[in-house]
Amino acid sequence: MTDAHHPTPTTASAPAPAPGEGGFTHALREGVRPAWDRAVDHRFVRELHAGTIADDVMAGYLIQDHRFLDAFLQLIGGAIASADTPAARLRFATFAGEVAGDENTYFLRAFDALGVSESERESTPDTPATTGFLAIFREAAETSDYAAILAVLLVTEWLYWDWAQRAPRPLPTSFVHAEWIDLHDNPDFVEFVDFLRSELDRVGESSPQRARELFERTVDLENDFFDQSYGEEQHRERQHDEGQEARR
Ligand SMILES: Cc1ncc(CN)c(N)n1
Repeated sequence: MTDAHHPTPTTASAPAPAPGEGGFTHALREGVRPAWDRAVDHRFVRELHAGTIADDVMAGYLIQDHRFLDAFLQLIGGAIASADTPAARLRFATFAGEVAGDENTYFLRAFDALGVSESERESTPDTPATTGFLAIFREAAETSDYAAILAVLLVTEWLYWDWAQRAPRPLPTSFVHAEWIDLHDNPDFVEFVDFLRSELDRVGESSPQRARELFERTVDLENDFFDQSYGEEQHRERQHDEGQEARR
């Protein structure tokens, strides 16, 4: 409601400058440069860009990634609740709709194309990286600290944009590969990453220690997640072989 007693809140101060060198988020990324570079040049990324990634690896990766939805929405919910401006709250609400919409339908179509059944999805255990991500999303959300929540959210989106924007064009022919790249490198997503950076540049100094620590741990989890997608491939192959063995 807006009236004389409840004026529409406005942004705290002058608009934040465009994110760039010298800001809080730039320093955060420079602080984890080796781990960041390892993630954006990971074997998973290179094979995805080339369209050569094994179906088993992609399937295992997507099974794990789809597990994020609930905890990730909690993290975005934390951002909505803790943001200090109505404009930011609105932006996160829009993002929540995108994650629950376009991204979720991509997963279901990809599972169909890769022949991943619902029972396989359900019987596949979480990898340690997935467990770690679910925990850090909830941990950050529970802090109710806008800067801490932004730090985790920024890694998951900025790092993904960074590898996606390196993809050579044209994109791979399989929609499973091309859409996963495009979901993380399109004008709306780029604008969202810029928004996250501007927000954390603006509020990061309020709890720099906690934000930095969460940022670093999330980058490590991104590497673990890619690494363990290849472990998952071995796990699925093992299950497949054991199934065949049992039928003999
Ligand atoms: C592991 C991981 N990190 C980031 C994103 C991009 N939201 C993702 N889908 N999965």
